[in-house]
Amino acid sequence: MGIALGPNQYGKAEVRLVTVDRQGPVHHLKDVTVSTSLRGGLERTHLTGDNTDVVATDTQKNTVYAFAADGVGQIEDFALRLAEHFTGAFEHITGARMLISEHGWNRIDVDGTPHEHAFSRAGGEERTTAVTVQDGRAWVVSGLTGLTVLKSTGSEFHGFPRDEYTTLAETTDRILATAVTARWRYSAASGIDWALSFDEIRRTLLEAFAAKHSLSLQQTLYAMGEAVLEARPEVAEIRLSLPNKHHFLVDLSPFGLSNENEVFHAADRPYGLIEGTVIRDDEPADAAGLAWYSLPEF
Ligand SMILES: O=c1[nH]c(=O)c2[nH]c(=O)[nH]c2[nH]1
Repeated sequence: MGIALGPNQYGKAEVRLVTVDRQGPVHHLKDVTVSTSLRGGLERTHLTGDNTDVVATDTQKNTVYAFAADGVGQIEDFALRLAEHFTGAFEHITGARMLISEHGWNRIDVDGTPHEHAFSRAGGEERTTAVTVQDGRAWVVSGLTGLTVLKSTGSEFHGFPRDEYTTLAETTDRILATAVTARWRYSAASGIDWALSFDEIRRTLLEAFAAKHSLSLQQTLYAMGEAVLEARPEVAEIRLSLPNKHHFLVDLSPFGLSNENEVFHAADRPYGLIEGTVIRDDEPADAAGLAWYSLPEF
């Protein structure tokens, strides 16, 4: 029986990078976390310890910082620059995956005026991208996480099967809340205004969530994905992961009080987790080259 080295990749995970653009009195912050991962002819180091082909992860980290000296710009552009550098500069490196999360910051208002160099972290939300370059092709999968939204009405849930384990009451008026994770695959890796596309997709997701009278979070998920594909031709496919952040009506009757859908217990766990893909029917479910790096399945 033979033993062989299978697929492998390596890189520096979670390089924390902050840049300050201080060209004028108004500073601009960029705060990202970059994970690099390289693939290629790396048999020698695994099998014999010969590191001739190993671009050290320390070098990868340094490259991230060095490239940032020119500005990070859009995270898709930064990731493409890095991925193309690693695959172009080193003969044995044939594939590169760059994962970047961007951490948002808001200017602090002082007496109603945005401060020139003081910021507060935007709550929990991150913009992401995963860029894959392989065999001369590039794929861009961008997204967001932690976009927390809530509807205080306009949500129902009923008609589900009941068995001996079912206790959930049917409802025609409940709170619907979720923290959106979305990943969308672009149909091209160039010629796209990444910032505009992101802003419009985010706005579309929010509007669809708000507008949809929901009979289930699953229905809302589909409506959000459908709205993005209708509005944004550059998006081939979108995957959504929506935790159902349950808000349970508190029984106030022991205290002699009624509760007219006003007082809820916001439970953190367990939570329903609703996940799904919305895709154009003329798109392959997954481009072949993405097999290694494939779109997160949630
Ligand atoms: O929108 C919902 N979808 C479900 O599948 C589900 N299951 C559940 O208990 N509550 C809900 N809500």
